[in-house]
Amino acid sequence: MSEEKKEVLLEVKHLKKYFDVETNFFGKPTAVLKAVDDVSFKIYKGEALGLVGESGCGKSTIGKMLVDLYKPTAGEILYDGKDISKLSTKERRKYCKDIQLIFQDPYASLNPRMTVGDIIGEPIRINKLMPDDQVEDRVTYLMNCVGLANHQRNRYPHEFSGGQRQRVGIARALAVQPKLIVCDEPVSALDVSIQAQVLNLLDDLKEEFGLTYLFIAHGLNVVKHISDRVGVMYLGKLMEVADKREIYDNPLNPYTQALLSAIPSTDITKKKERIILTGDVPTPINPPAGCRFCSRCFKKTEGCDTVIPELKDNGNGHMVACHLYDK
Ligand SMILES: Nc1ncnc2c1ncn2[C@@H]1O[C@H](COP(=O)(O)OP(=O)(O)OP(=O)(O)O)[C@@H](O)[C@H]1O
Repeated sequence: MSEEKKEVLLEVKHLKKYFDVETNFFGKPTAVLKAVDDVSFKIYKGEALGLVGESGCGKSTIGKMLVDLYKPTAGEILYDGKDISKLSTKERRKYCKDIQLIFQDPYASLNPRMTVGDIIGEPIRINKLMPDDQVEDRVTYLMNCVGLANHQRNRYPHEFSGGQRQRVGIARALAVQPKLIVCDEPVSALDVSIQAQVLNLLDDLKEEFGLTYLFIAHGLNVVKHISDRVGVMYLGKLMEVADKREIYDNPLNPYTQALLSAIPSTDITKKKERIILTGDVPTPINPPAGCRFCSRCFKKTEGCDTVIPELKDNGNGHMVACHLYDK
């Protein structure tokens, strides 16, 4: 599908989230943590956009702004073309129903005093999506969709395994018939063997319910199967966004190249060179000038440590922020 034919569901423009982490006696900020710093991207209807990057680079903060848990410091989030900060109360209610979040820790996100049947049915009742006497049947249907048996509905979250709890969280998100689901590291707390099952389930549900995903993860290996496009973040900034095949076969940004080199290969005939990044990730509190990755970059070029590179289209919608591709 060409870029023009794809329908934009959600667009983020110059999004920023700064936290005042230190204030002086007069309440004036003396240290600002730039968790998300001027990030722009689009999410198209029916796609899964993977968002990856090291811990603390701002992935979850973006997710939280999308589901309205954090107010942006600056920038816009456009849903169906409308700025969400300007929605009426009725429109906001619809937005909050349309955009759901699946959490990293399936245990902490489920009320331990409620049965899973009630946990899944509650958002249907609160949003008055159907008459009360039909809710039980809908819960049965949703439990079935995520691979849980109906007889488990009267059990409590602690009676389930991690993978099953994540299935409950997924059913709860599906209960309100969302359009977009922000999956915030939904498998990182699970055993490797269970991770694949949950990823496959999410993939199947995407097709079945016509869902769109923003899929947040640490590493490129987790999002490889599920994503249509991938965005790579470093220290609050997007470094590269492209179709999955472009990212994995033709990574442009040295940071993406380093992340890819860290994925173990199953092909013993191919010798893979591991790129070891030197130095620590700089602090997002008053971060360094320039491209931010420059202090660790093995292809550092002129202007890297003074000028912030813009995210530019390098052809075919392959966006990259790097001085190596400045034209
Ligand atoms: N409420 C907050 N107050 C102050 N700082 C915050 C707050 N929330 C997040 N941060 C900081 O913002 C930065 C980005 O955090 P965020 O959780 O978005 O990163 P992440 O990429 O999702 O990391 P992880 O993969 O470890 O979850 C971090 O330095 C974090 O400490």
